[in-house]
Amino acid sequence: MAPVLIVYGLAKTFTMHLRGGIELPVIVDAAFALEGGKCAVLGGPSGAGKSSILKMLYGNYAVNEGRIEILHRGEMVDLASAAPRRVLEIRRETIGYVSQFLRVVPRVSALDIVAEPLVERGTNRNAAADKARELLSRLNLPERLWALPPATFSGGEQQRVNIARGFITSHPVLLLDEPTASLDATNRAVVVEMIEEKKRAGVALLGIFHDADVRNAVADIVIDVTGFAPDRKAA
Ligand SMILES: Nc1ncnc2c1ncn2[C@@H]1O[C@H](COP(=O)(O)OP(=O)(O)OP(=O)(O)O)[C@@H](O)[C@H]1O
Repeated sequence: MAPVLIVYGLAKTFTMHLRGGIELPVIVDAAFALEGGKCAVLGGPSGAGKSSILKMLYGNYAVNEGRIEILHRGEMVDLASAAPRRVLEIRRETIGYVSQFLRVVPRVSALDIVAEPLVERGTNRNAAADKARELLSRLNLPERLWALPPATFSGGEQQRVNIARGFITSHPVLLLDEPTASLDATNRAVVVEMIEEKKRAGVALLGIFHDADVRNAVADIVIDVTGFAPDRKAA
């Protein structure tokens, strides 16, 4: 199957402006590809640059060098050099992202937070709410919490709202930043099942999973980020 996302020569250096402009190279010459129906996992120790790669792929971090080619509207588009408006369009239609923490919006209920991405994409409010209820119930979020804003929810409850929101759409590429970090075993198993369903639907997934059981259950390939370390040639 042809890749839906191809990364070439990707590099990231952080410039510490408040520290006299010190440069911190983190990733050099990263290259990998993602295929539909497969889950790739970013591996490597803490600080290796796994989150930085996900953030570059979602357009949250600027890219210093290289290309991120993504299949969007039938053609390969370079996300690394795309204009902000184009990046937003790609996020709306092609690439989804489940961040580690929920961005809590005051006064908006958990149900509406989950349904919102579908409503924004033109699904009618009732159908979107039905799908949101289905996901929240699958993720065992107690029904009494659905009408409440998640600001006061526990870490695991907030993470389940975040997962439901990230999985409700049908983006062909889905990035997952430690989606199971605060979950118990039952809910980790639900997320594994949801990832398997995305694969069966042809979605290309790229994730960071610190939990070895989850990683082993979902990974089709492991991309070892230590291979993209700036000092690897000196080692
Ligand atoms: N916004 C930033 N500004 C400066 N340095 C950063 C920034 N984000 C990440 N870094 C640095 O880049 C390196 C890689 O961080 P990153 O979070 O990508 O690693 P990681 O592999 O995801 O780590 P972990 O497994 O601990 O989450 C670290 O040394 C970190 O300090």
